[in-house]
Amino acid sequence: MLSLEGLQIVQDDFRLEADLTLAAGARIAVIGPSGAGKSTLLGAIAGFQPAQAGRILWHGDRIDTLPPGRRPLSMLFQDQNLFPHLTVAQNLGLGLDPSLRRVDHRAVDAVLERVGLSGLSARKPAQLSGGQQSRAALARCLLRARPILLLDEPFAALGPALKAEMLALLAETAGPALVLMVTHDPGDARAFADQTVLVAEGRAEPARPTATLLDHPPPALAAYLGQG
Ligand SMILES: Nc1ncnc2c1ncn2[C@@H]1O[C@H](COP(=O)(O)OP(=O)(O)OP(=O)(O)O)[C@@H](O)[C@H]1O
Repeated sequence: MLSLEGLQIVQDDFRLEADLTLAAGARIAVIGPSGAGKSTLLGAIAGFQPAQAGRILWHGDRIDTLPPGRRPLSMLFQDQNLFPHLTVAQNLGLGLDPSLRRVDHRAVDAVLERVGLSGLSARKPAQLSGGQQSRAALARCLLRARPILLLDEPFAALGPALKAEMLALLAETAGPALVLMVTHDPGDARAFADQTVLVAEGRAEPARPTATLLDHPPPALAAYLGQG
């Protein structure tokens, strides 16, 4: 269980509070107006964004005191963060061992097979299509097998068909991980997440059933969805 207890993040005149609990293995969408703090929330959980107050716990143990690399999570951004000068296999290996000395190549091949990239391990990212790059970036997260997966608009640059394919692949391959996915598309939230965290008006709200939230949006969400 991931618990955010009295979390407060302040950047200049921006302020975000979060008090919520998310179950291990849950699929959670994070939705809300532009600039509301969705990326900030993920950044705080990942440890890239300092919090001014509160605690973050995973199964009761504090993780907000750990550096980002020691937290039990992987994070995937929209720009995929693949290194252009490294092969697909090396990019994946970096997720396991930054020195690339102790990489289990069988595990790399197995995860590439799971995401449909068998045989492409020697290519550089530029030799992959956009969809294949997304698969490689997802594979790197899956290979790390951390229990929390944070995704910040991971597939926003893909067309609708590829995006649907990636969401399905994510749902299929994330296994027991708790997945938090920032999205601007309510359709993504409905398709992927049975629960949604609304970030609006300075607060990350406790997760609510996605269908209920989107069918009966509070004013801040209704305005953002164009239903205000
Ligand atoms: N380095 C920074 N210093 C000061 N304020 C910042 C900094 N980075 C972001 N902010 C502010 O923090 C607020 C939250 O930004 P954040 O990127 O988390 O929003 P978001 O909900 O993810 O937005 P979007 O949907 O547009 O990506 C915004 O008002 C933004 O201007």
